[in-house]
Amino acid sequence: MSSAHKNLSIFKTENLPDISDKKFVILVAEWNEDITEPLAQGAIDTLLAYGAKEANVSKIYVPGSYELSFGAQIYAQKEEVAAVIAIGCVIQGETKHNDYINHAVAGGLTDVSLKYNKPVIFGVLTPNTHQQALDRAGGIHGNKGDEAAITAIKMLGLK
Ligand SMILES: Nc1c(NC[C@H](O)[C@H](O)[C@H](O)CO)[nH]c(=O)[nH]c1=O
Ligand SMILES: CC(=O)[C@@H](O)COP(=O)(O)O
Repeated sequence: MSSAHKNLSIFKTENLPDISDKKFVILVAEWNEDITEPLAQGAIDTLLAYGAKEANVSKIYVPGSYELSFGAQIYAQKEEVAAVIAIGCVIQGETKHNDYINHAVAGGLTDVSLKYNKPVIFGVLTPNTHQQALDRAGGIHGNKGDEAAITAIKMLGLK
């Protein structure tokens, strides 16, 4: 099912865990900041809406989405961090550069999550166009940041 048929900001919220004492790190790629900022804000707003304390939600910038994996490793290894949410937007250009970034980040974030046994959420948009990104950063298809945050909460409940 593509995002075109699923609003990223509509999800089931039954049986969510108490996250009032959980610390979250939101890693935000600076590239395409007109997209990543609303994604990050959506993630923060969702965490707060479901019980996280503002003082327990940290927003950390990295240069680009490729750096999200190393940024995740830095923070995921901290015992006090419950989950890391990686926010980015990699827009297809004229070359295959976006493919290399996307595959590297998806694999890198997964590796970090498994290595440190905690949720590291892939909140990275990989659109073909800027409009597709806008549509998924608070537009007609909702906000991928909302989805990433609720995913982090649900995965903490799984643990
Ligand atoms: N083109 C995009 C990039 N490119 C930069 C890379 O992420 C990385 O910072 C660089 O290759 C140096 O390691 N990053 C994005 O997040 N989005 C893009 O569209
Ligand atoms: C994903 C990117 O790095 C991209 O913006 C670069 O564009 P191009 O493939 O045209 O060099």
